[in-house]
Amino acid sequence: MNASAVEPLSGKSDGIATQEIVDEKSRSEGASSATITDADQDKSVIDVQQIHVLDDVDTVVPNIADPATWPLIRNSKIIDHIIKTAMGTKLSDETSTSSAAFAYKKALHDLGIRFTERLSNVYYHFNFIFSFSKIAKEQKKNLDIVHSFTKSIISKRKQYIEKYGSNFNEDNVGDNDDDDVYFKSKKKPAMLDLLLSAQNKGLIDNDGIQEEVDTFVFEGHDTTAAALLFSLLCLANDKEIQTRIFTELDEIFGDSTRPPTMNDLSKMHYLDCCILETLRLYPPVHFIGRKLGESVTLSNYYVEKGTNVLIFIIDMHRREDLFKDALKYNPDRFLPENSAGRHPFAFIPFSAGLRNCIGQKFGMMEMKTCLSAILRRYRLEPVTRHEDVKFIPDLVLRAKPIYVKFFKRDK
Ligand code: HEM
Repeated sequence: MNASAVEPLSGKSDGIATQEIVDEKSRSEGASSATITDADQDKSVIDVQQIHVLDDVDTVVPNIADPATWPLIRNSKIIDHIIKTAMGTKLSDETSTSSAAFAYKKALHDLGIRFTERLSNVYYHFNFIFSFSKIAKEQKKNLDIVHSFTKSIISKRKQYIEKYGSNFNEDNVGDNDDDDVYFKSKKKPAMLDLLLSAQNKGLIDNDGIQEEVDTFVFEGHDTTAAALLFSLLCLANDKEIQTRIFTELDEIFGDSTRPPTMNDLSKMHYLDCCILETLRLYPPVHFIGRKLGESVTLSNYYVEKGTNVLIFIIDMHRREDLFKDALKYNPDRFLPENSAGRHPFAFIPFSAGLRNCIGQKFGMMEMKTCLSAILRRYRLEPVTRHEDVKFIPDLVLRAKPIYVKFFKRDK
């Protein structure tokens, strides 16, 4: 693990406007390993899973004939967002396939796959038997990679604070939606600063901080990246819906290529509906588990206190009795007039109750930022259709390659 893979941010956050041009020619796992067959005939086709998020769509004009120049949507970019904003730390070599972020991503991916393998083998539910398995060895190796990545984030931020002091002070805490504060003053403390400050007061120990950082970095990137991927699929497959988004974005930005402000994001009402509808059909966290704190009766079943139950969000979101024409992608469902009367727990992509998603608002902002950046410049056309999507068992919803065509928009 290369500890120098992460660098503290010098209080400067480029926040939601973070997009950079990267020539992926030599280092993209995507372009070089994309298994494009039929679709390969048309070089504007991009496998949106091989791409990650969002190298500068402003200026990148990919040479359509050369896949190596396609604008890659880098998943590690999404990690970069969460590490910058929540941890106040910057990945210095996040675009390299040999980077710590890449190793982290791969380890997480393997952990997810192995976890579902363990889940589906009843013998492996017993820790003792599992501990002798090959999967257990791999799990340990991957957990070490994941932990050393997040450890290095924490230690870099500590070093930075020792050297330059913290951005943290009580006055900076709290909600402040003012764009100026977010973009210009750079005074907002990172979440990690709050944790480190709590540690100084004896409120949390090292392990506690490590757990929080692990959860945030994991929950804060893979979910959003999956949601973006499926959003591109849904939008590519619906020309009319794209046109409505174009109208909304053009009203907000006109011909300007400026980055979005918080205020702009709050005006993207229809894009909001489109993202919610994607999260309904393709919830990145497609199931959650709970241990029952008390006995309950579910339909005709009596379930004992202490039982572990799984809630399959994806199945619930596709129930015809809850959503008419459930398999149809229809963002209008989420217009206020159509949402009235819906059961509060019929739609739970961010879970519900005490342990629901703490990063929901951040995630929605991030997705609107990325999707609006794409759709201000590109029109999408489908290659993969909804009915072609083949899911892969994992903790986060994943699928076999999904291809989308990108065309420069003429306004
Ligand atoms: C599309 C994006 C996202 C989706 C669909 C999503 C979904 C979820 C879900 C379903 C849970 C609850 C898991 C459970 O009940 O067992 C959860 C928890 C959590 N999420 Fe998200 N999430 C997203 C983005 C984010 C982001 C961007 C962050 C960080 C900024 C984040 C941080 C967390 C954390 C820390 C938890 C654990 C909360 C707790 O256990 O108390 N999530 N997320």
